[in-house]
Amino acid sequence: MTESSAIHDDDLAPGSTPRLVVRTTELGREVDLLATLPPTEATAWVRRGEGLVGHGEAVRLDVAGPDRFATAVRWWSRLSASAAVRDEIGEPGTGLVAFGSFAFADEPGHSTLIVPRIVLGRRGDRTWLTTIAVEPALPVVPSIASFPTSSQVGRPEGVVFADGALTGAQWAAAVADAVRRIGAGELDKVVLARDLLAIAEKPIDFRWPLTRIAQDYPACWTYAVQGLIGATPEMLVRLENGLVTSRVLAGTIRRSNDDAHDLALAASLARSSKDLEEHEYAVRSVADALAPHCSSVNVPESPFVLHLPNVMHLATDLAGVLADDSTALELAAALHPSAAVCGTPTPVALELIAELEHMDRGRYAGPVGWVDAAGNGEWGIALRCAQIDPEDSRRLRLFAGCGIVADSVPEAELAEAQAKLVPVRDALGT
Ligand SMILES: C=C(O[C@@H]1C=C(C(=O)O)C=C[C@H]1O)C(=O)O
Repeated sequence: MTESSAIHDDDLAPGSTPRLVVRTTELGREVDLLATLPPTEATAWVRRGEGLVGHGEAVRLDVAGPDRFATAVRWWSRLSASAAVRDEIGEPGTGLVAFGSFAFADEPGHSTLIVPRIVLGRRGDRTWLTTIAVEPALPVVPSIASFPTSSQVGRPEGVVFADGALTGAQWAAAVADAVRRIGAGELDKVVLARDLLAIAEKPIDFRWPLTRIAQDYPACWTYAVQGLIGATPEMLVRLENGLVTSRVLAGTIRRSNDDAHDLALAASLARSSKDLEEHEYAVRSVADALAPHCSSVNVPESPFVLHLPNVMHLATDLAGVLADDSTALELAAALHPSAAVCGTPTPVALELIAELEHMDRGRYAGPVGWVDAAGNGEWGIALRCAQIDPEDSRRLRLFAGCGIVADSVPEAELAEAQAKLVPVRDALGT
């Protein structure tokens, strides 16, 4: 039942596309999506109880390298064209869908698109169940009563943390180096990230931190794809029936424990020229990448302040009308890497990241989300996340990064990175 056929780049000859038989039916009852997740082969994209979760794998594409997006786009278009779909709802996210998660960098990189065997979805007050079978197998008819509930999920035990590639002091020195290089005119902005290791006494059931992070960060999109779990506040791109939207974040301040003080901090963030500069680069990069695909892109004149429990961000919501036949996946490919997670100019920032971070970002800071056969979809930037070690589920890697511009202060950036690690640290129960 859970067998999946992993497909590699060289299996993409037209005749090799499997034919999928897909059926979506209305559930007509409420469903707590995350509570249905199985312990393995689970995928999720959920915000405030709405979204999609996937069980098992019908087919999967594994891909790496600079052509990862192009290969995935081709694969998805063939799979969608050949599928036999019966969909009694016909909304974004019903019918055939794939979840995906892409590597930040071209190398070494590992990216994936997964078509689950079963998808449960909720949009507004409509809920549905989609089954996906690979022909000639018969469609699976699951019983929703047999799905597990999160009460069976055990809490992580004895989690300890250790530095990843760099200690805090080494990372602050890398930030200082970046500030010097920006001062010397090599580039305008670079986003530097660091990793932290979390080691538990026993294998971690990803459903514990996932459920906790979804509860604690309701404004974020909670995701799980192949052991990468988190809750991102940043929507790289959403495409729904021709409407394109994006939420760009850049410019951050840590929250205090005092609401009145937080309001003053929010006001100072909205006036901070350093943060406004950092934000402007990120908004520009998204607006420029969307422009060729949209008839118009609406860019608000000034950002608003997004309040999260741990930090506040400068945020801009962009909107446009799709002018070509791009899918959400193609738009995500066009937008990656935005200056919110890479820098300006992009190629110089990419090189500096590779030189100064001393680590592989993996799928952190890459697009994560879903696409359907009509091209609708949502792709966030994989932030505030942890990657569970596929060989040893007691071990996780957490990531956090900060935009560095000419006025950045290394110690302040280190504190900001620590604050961005809080959601996952708390979700691990420490
Ligand atoms: C890179 C991260 O966050 C990004 C960087 C931000 C900043 O530098 O102010 C803010 C939000 C994100 O676009 C992260 O969370 O790891």
